[in-house]
Amino acid sequence: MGPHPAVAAIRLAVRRVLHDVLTLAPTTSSPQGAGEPPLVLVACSGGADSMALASALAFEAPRLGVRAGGVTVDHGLQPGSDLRAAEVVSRLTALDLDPVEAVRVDVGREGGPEAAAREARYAALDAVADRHGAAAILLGHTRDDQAETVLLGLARGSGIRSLSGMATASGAGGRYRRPFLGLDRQTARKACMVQSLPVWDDPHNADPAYTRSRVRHEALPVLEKALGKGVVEALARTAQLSRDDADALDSWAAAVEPSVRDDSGDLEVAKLYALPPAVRRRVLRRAAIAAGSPAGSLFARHLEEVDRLITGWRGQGAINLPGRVAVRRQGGRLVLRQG
Ligand SMILES: Nc1ncnc2c1ncn2[C@@H]1O[C@H](COP(=O)(O)OP(=O)(O)OP(=O)(O)O)[C@@H](O)[C@H]1O
Repeated sequence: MGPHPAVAAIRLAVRRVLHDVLTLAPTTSSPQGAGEPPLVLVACSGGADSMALASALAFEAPRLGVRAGGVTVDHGLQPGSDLRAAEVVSRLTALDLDPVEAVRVDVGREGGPEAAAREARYAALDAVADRHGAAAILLGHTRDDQAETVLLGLARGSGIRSLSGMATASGAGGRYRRPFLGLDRQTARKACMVQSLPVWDDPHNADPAYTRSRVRHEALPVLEKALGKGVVEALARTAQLSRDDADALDSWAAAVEPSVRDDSGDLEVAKLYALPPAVRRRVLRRAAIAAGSPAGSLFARHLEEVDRLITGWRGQGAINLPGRVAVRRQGGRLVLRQG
């Protein structure tokens, strides 16, 4: 008898990603373990999604000649979090993953509690991956997480890039992989249950103080009730379609940007005016970043205001963007300067 369908599904999802990793990096090229088979790490919170992921990695990796390890991040936000991290380490070790480690991080405050924890977590995961020369780090985000991300993006009102949710591969060189993005959370839970894997439910996931938790426990159930069960799948599909559209528009903008600049690098208003708004705003965004605006602080409302220098010109003064970048219209030119 084969494995339970849920177990078969999580293994298949991981196998696909491992094949991909092996194609890109058949052996380890970094100094740590050079020439050895690639190392793939699972980022594990101890929750059901990432425990299912760890079990599937532990099963598939040796069959494909891949080394498999695990890492858990202790955010230090709750009393006893160090004990829990140690428990996760022993659960990952019991799955025969090696190396396995817990990393303690200090979570700052910038951008709110969720963003600060995420920032600290990814920095720690990057450091562990670098230290071990890992080819990939697997994350347990599911289709349900993707649907939540799309809904959060929709509510921000900042365009299709934020509707495109999480990528299957992201980070430096695409090192972060999300094998479960096409699987529902229920499948991961079920896979843990039938394999008798102990899982830990993060109280933050149910804490209504967190926006994502409210989306998960309040907003999505209401949407499902009103629109039907398929809404999660539809939101996840929206992510993929939006990502493709956003990628296409980004490359369009990258291709036309040089042609709207004059000899001194300023932007020509007439040429910008002729572009479709979606492309024009992307060109403006690229120009702002090139002038020194940090990408993460540049929002849709900033670009709309700059856009009005082109489409709603009534002699406005300079527009100030994050990173002390000022944009002014001078004659038929937009001039961006940091100062
Ligand atoms: N403390 C942590 N240590 C290591 N990896 C983590 C940690 N927290 C989250 N991750 C990784 O990020 C993914 C998404 O985490 P998040 O908390 O957003 O989702 P989740 O649905 O609660 O996942 P899980 O059920 O695995 O906890 C996890 O599946 C895991 O791969």
